Amino acid sequence: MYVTLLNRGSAIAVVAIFLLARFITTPKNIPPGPFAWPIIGSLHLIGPYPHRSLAKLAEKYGSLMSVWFGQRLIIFATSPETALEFVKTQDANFCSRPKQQAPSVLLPHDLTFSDVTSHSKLLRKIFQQQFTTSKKMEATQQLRANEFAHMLRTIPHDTTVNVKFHLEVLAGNIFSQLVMSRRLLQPSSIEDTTTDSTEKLKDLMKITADLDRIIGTFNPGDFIPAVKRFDLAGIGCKFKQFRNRMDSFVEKIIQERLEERKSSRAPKELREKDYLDALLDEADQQKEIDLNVVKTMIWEIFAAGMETNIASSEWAMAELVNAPHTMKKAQAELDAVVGRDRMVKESDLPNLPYIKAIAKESLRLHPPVPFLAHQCIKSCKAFGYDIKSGTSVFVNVYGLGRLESIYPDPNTFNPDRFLPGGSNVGLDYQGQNFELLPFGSGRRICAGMPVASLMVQTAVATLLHAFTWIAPKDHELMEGLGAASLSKAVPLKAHATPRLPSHVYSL
Ligand code: HEM
Repeated sequence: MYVTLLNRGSAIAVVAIFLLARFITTPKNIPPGPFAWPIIGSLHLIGPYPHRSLAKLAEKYGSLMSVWFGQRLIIFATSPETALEFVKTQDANFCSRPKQQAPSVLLPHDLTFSDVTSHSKLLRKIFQQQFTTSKKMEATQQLRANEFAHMLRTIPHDTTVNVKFHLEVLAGNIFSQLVMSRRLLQPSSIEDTTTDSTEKLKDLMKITADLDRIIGTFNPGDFIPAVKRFDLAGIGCKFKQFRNRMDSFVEKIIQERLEERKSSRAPKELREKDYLDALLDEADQQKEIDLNVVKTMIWEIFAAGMETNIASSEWAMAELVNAPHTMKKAQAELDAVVGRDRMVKESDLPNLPYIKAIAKESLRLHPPVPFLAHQCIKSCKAFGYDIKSGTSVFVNVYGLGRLESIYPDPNTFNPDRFLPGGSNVGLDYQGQNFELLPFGSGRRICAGMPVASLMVQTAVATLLHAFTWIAPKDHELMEGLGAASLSKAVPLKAHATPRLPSHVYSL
């Protein structure tokens, strides 16, 4: 009994010391937030869906809230005003990224997780020149059109279709061509799982999905320094093994390209200059980029671009199969603008406001990146509070999209809210309206937004124009757990009934 009492006494003393130490070291003038326990902080309040738990906590503590994740203080912004402060007004001081173990091992010196430096500015410049300038978007338009046509050719008719699979093939083939001029899946090999290209696509998809999962998995070492120091779960080692797997996939491709570049045939004569060429040109010229950076940057495109893109189109389709009336409205618009004798083209998009409204509404309800993760560079004041350098500031994009004060009936899928006569007419997702930030805003705005926006709208328009989709009875809209991108827990499967003449499907 004495021993038990002694143990209890020691435990109380330890907690008291921790609380005292926390009281002394905690910055005083910070936004309100839940009580923080020693070591774990308020982690026990964060459920399996952190974006939801934190949106709920913000209802109690306010749109500027301090939450201790273990020993790391994170300030959450969950209103247009607070978001604006960090990603526009004080953007220059909050454009750094919180440090995390997984990306620092898996994607070292990349664009997404690095601070803004001359290195990251150079990477962003190369990225934009290869992906998003209007010249490049025009030059790659046919490539994307071919892949949309391929998607239509390969979706089976009058049967239940795994919609996510077709969106994956679409994104995989488009990005693999933009990055390395390789189409990883040949049209004939769609059902043939033995061909080399199919295996490669599967590998690429698997590594990309695993990368998204690893980066999105809660890692205690990111929040409790002692756990990281001792690496008890061997996480650091697992990350290194995974990086080796990523390396061996791209090294062969880079090697072949280096040999091609050494040979007498100039790449230009063989094909358009792609992202890999652009990175290697840069690596040839100066020391800032070496082959390790080239490898990282290739994976970064897949990590940042694939899952987000696939998830966005899949969520839109998943909401639409639950809303047949909305699907019919979209199809009526498509019939009026495109007709029924050809497939949708990217150039139709400016004339398809209802499709754009569907994309906005889907990204409002299901932002694939639910938080904008930023970090303070220099101690400053915001809304009268003291924010120390190194403090993480997260904008809860998911929470913003569900604010009843901005979006009446916020949990209902209603694209009409963005159209004339609707409650949110005029709001767009390009970083100027702080009510709707699926791509972020300011210096760290999604570098791929123009291509992503175009691809999501064209994918949804193409699928709706070509088929009427009916959901199975057990269809639900649950979010998956433990991944960086917010995807559906169960891939969308729906019955596809063709609605166009047969020749359109064989173009
Ligand atoms: C619908 C699809 C997509 C969504 C919703 C999305 C969303 C985002 C968001 C929210 C950020 C962080 C912004 C911030 O911190 O303020 C981001 C960053 C980024 N995205 Fe996207 N993204 C999408 C597709 C893509 C695609 C297709 C690519 C590449 C081809 C891409 C490349 C990047 C890069 C490189 C960054 C890092 C930019 C930086 O930190 O400076 N994204 N994206």
